[in-house]
Amino acid sequence: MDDSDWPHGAPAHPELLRLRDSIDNIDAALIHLLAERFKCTQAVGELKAREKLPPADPAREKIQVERLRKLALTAKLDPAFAEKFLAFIIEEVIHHHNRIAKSDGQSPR
Ligand SMILES: O=C(O)C(=O)C[C@]1(C(=O)O)C=C[C@@H](O)C=C1
Repeated sequence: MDDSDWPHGAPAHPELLRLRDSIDNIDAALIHLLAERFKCTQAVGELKAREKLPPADPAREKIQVERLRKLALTAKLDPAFAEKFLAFIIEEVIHHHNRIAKSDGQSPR
């Protein structure tokens, strides 16, 4: 069986629909949480640009990784995944910090 067996999607199983409702709510929460996090890091980027501080702080990142790996273990989440997820977000934040530092240190909006 492959995707061509269900060109309009697989028939809806009630349990699958219920679980997908929760997945959609969780995905929405993640988006809102990420948006709030990026609002904070935007302000951090502006502060760092103003104060001529370096965009990345590897010592702070090390503390964050250790903390999140412990939290992941407690939550029965793969700590390697938690670390990769944090690294993915921080990479984007540093990209934003660099962009702010190259501008006048204010929000691009
Ligand atoms: O805390 C900082 O200094 C930040 O710039 C924020 C942040 C983060 O996204 O958590 C991003 C880059 C740094 O390397 C460390 C942490």
